Amino acid sequence: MTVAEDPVKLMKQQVGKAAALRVQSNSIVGLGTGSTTAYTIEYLGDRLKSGDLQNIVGIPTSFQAEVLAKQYGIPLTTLDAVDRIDIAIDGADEVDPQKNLIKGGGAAHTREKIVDYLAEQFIVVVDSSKIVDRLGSSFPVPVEVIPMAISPVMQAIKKLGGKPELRMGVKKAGPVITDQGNMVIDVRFDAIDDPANLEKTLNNIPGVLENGIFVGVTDLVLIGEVKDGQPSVREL
Ligand SMILES: O=C[C@H](O)[C@H](O)[C@H](O)COP(=O)(O)O
Repeated sequence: MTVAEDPVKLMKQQVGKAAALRVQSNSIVGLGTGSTTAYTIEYLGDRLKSGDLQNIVGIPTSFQAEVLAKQYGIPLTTLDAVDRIDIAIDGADEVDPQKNLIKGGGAAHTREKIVDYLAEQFIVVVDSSKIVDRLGSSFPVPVEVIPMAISPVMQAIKKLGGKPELRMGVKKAGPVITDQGNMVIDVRFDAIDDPANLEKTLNNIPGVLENGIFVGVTDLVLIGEVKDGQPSVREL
């Protein structure tokens, strides 16, 4: 594949691979969700197969990550069976200059937040289109909600100045159902001036399980970009 054919796919591949190369043997690895970390999981599998990497065990952040890890031969474990996570690699929908994130474009942010926050090192992999000056500029905040609380949570979010929309399935009639059996409300805000405060405020609404704002947890962002017609990876 060339830059001209599919630049975004190429950026995701490059950055997914760059993150996989940072994983060391004998580590417990949080496996993120989405189209970018899918490449990380694939390359981790390649490294295991070639013998370049040995004795890693993955903790998936979603059913998708679990399926991919099994497909690429990465042994899996659960949080009950480990006392630490050495490194987690995950995607994001937006990244601000302080490395705060909006996640949950794939409705996986609840499990992602649990795994990513536990990791000693948390690396985010994105293509350059995800970099924003202020969170919420292009992507709504995903909020996972227990189904019986959808209406009151929508009302509470409107009172906060947000514009909530129930996320609907694609190639499936009705709302998206998360890996936990809940629903997702995508919320647009005119401006998110204080992401840490908004994260807490949303989570305090009864019926909300978790929202997709991640504050102060990212150690490193790897950004895939195309420079002078060549794919490259930049660090933030
Ligand atoms: O729920 C999904 C996750 O937060 C993803 O990591 C995020 O949506 C980025 O996904 P992608 O790499 O496909 O853009």
